Amino acid sequence: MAQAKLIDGKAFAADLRAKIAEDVAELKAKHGVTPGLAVVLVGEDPASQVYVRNKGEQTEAAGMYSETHRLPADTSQDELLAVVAKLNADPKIHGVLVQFPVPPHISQMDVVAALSPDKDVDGLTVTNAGRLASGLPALTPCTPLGCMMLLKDTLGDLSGKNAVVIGRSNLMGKPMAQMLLAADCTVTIAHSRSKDLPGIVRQADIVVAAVGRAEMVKADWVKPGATVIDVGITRYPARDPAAAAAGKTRLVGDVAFDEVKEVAGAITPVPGGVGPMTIACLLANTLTAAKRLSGIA
Ligand SMILES: Nc1nc2c(c(=O)[nH]1)N[C@@H](CN(C=O)c1ccc(C(=O)N[C@@H](CCC(=O)O)C(=O)O)cc1)CN2
Repeated sequence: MAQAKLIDGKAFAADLRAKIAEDVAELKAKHGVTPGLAVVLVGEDPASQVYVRNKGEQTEAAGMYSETHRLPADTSQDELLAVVAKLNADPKIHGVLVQFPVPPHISQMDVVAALSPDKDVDGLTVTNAGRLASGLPALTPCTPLGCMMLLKDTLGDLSGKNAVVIGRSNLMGKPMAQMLLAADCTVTIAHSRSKDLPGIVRQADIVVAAVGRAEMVKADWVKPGATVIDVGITRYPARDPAAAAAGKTRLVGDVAFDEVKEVAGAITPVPGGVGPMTIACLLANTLTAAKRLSGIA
């Protein structure tokens, strides 16, 4: 069998950001509205620092207004919630995002509950999760939104496909399953406690791996020709000892890419697959929130 088609999330995300920038320019010119995104980072997690910096840079590159609030790791939950409350009330800001993970003394659930659903560009509030589950217009989590765009671009109509989502987080697995269901897939949510995970995954026309275990999905788990979307990102020291000593890392997904690409019909790489779609979809959500808050669309 031929090798899988490589799904180029990096290129897709670049096209999406360019389209968003055009829409932002039009929104400014026609309505005088500049979408504004505020990102809040608590602590110094190295990966989060990179993601937050990239969010700020890509927000500005799209012509939007960007604010980044970097708070020390010992910020109390009340102090963080006060920052969120201020951003909820700020008319320049249409999207508010608190970068995860937050330090262990802060409850992620309480942070999400403090977000205004209208500015919840992560799509995590119960209002937006409930709207998604009910088939109503919602702000939806960025990574599954990006996965859906890649799937529709690769496969076209998803109706009737068997989709297996591995992972059940609020940020990824659950909304992914809802989006696939809304696209008329037959959806199974599997997780680390599922019995016969390989057998479940082998039924799938679409596999979305978001379980956070490096290279867990093997070639003999995958039906020949299936489309495989890899959401996992595990960071290991670089293979080259000198590079590793200099702190360089390599990224590995939840799918054993080298073997699965021999079986799958299409597959996302890590890096360069789903990851870049996350920030592009954050910009898309910020634009949507700005339009809705301004009464346009
Ligand atoms: N509040 C949120 N926190 C987190 C989210 C989120 O959606 N909302 N998702 C992840 C991290 N994340 C965005 O925040 C993110 C992850 C990965 C990428 C990305 O571009 N990955 C690249 C590799 C980049 C690298 O070298 O590290 C790729 O896969 O090609 C962007 C954003 C957790 N927290």
